[in-house]
Amino acid sequence: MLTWIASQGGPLRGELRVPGDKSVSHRAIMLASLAEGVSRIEGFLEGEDTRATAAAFRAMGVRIESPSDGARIVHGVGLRGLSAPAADIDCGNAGTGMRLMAGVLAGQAFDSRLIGDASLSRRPMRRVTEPLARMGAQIDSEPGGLPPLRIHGGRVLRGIEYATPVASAQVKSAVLLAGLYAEGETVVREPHATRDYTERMLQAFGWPVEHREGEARLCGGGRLVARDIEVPADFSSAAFFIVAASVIPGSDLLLRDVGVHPRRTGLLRALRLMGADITLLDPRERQGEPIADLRVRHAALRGVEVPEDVVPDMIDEFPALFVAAALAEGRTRVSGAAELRVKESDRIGTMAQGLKALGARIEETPDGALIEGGTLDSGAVDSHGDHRIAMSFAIAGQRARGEVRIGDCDNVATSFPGFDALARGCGFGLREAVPG
Ligand SMILES: O=C(O)C1=C[C@@H](OP(=O)(O)O)[C@@H](O)[C@H](O)C1
Ligand SMILES: C=C(OP(=O)(O)O)C(=O)O
Repeated sequence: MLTWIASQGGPLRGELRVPGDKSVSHRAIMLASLAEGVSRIEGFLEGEDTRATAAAFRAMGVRIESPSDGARIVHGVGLRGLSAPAADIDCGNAGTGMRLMAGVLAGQAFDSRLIGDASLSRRPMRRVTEPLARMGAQIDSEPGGLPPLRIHGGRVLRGIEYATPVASAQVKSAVLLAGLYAEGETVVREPHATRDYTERMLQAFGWPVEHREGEARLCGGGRLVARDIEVPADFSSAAFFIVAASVIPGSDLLLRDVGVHPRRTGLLRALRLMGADITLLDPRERQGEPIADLRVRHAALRGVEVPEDVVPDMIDEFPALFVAAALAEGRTRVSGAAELRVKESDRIGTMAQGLKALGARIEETPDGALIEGGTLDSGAVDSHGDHRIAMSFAIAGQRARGEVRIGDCDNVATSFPGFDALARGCGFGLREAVPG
């Protein structure tokens, strides 16, 4: 098992580009596979999560070539062209992969079974199986609605109007993808608008989708037409460098080509409330996607009440924000974020445990935490197999008085292969512990 040792490095300097967006990469493989014709994907995330999705579609008969790092050529088979996989489909660590694929597979003529690793096997799936069942799908899960999911093929699906109880792009996307195979119209309404990559990518592949903040609708019975996709750099990966440069004195870092979709960039709002110095340079659009270069300079941060309405827009960024809060002046309150408890780990619990081990004052609440800013000591923490927890404690180590030993870091490769090298390259003190 990989252990990292993080300790104070220099100020963060220079410029870098983080790998491709995970959400966009999953969807690009799925829609290109279901499209008619050949699609080329550039900037594909070479992470374990998104590679698992590509492997799943290969196992269902889609030819996917990897001519070079970050490139995929997908020979789409059309909406009805997938074939039955010979074995279980392993989604690895990816909630996005499993939930979106459940929507696609609910509409197939064949049976399938979705499995995942230990972390994914603890994550709630009823949020997708329940609306899919209302559409006519038959999906068996383990007690508590947990994976594996056995999806029965050959069901006739009908469109539904569905109001999602949680603000979740994964739930919305699963229902919309099943809606491609359904009779009539499928409508999804959300309590708070979430990332709309599925809606916009469907449109880009030629499927009519009506959508606005908080609502999406489409009709079944169309076709997807191949197209090329350029994947922007992942804001959620950039987030670790944004927080790190903000908290490390003397830092001045440029992050290139970052996707700055407003439903992803809640962290910028929260950090700016805390006093961060972040500038969006050369904001532009690439294939309809807003991107920018981000210049981040160190600033003295102060504690804030994180507005609840920003929570869905920074749902994956809380572990990093907790570190910023632990190093800020004054108290930070996070609330309305109970969803964090059902991610790759219970991200409120694992962050509280780790920050306490470094001497921080943090109190958990059912839906968030109260974090008293101050200093961090050396200590040993565990990522609980959660990539975002591991990378967040790598930031903590840059300001700790001594070394922070982070256990169980292999999982970083699910979303951010090469994080450690990129981090060292711009000034992080970070190395692998010698086993034994
Ligand atoms: O749709 C997506 O690609 C994602 C949606 C979010 O999950 P929820 O929809 O469950 O909040 C996010 O946490 C995940 O990393 C990726
Ligand atoms: C929650 C995450 O991803 P997923 O749900 O796809 O496992 C994440 O990457 O932080």
